Amino acid sequence: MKFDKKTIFSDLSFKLKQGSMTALLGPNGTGKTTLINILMNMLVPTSGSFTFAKTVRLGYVPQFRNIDAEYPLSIEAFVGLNSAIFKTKKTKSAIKKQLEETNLYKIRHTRMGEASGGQKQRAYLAQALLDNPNMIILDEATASLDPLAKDELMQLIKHLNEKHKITVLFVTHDVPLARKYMQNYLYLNNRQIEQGKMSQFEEAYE
Ligand SMILES: Nc1ncnc2c1ncn2[C@@H]1O[C@H](COP(=O)(O)OP(=O)(O)OP(=O)(O)O)[C@@H](O)[C@H]1O
Repeated sequence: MKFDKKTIFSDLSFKLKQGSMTALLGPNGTGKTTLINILMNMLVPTSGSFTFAKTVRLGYVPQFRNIDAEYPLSIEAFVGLNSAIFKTKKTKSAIKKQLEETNLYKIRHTRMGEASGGQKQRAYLAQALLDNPNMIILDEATASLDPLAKDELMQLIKHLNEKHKITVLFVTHDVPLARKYMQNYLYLNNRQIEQGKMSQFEEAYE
């Protein structure tokens, strides 16, 4: 990938297995978000290509921080934001299921602006899950959370992987957290990518 004449990365080659949990690690500015944007078809790479198996249904979970205190929608309305305005019974029950799954059902009427960071982040996750993905990409989803909220989110992601076989690609700077919850890593540095088992990840940038 190049921006003007600046090469962000080149000759990247990797495979993600169905049902795997992978941390995408790397120092600031090495192109993690750029790579995710390419995978999400939001950016066209300068050269090269990639494919997802035909069965892959991709979901994306952004960071919660762009929700400010004035944000008017309830958690429930936010989760259903991408579905039709007049909700069918089926959609309503799917929203309820995801609110329960993400431990938000009891506080579904809380305004998003008033929700905690962890709750907002889980609402983003519930919103992505509503489309029934079998792979999710999370972009620094734990970055602004306190340790408890981080663990709660990670437990949930682990559960989604174990129970629903959802493939996970998790962008993070938090190596200890990745060690605790992810099986594999992709490490983007010096324009190259390295892939391996999380338990064997050793890098100076920690
Ligand atoms: N649209 C763009 N035009 C020009 N340069 C860009 C564009 N998008 C990103 N870049 C540059 O590409 C490089 C990689 O940025 P990117 O945001 O992908 O890194 P990152 O690894 O996600 O960083 P961080 O960990 O800080 O989030 C940076 O030098 C950035 O300035």
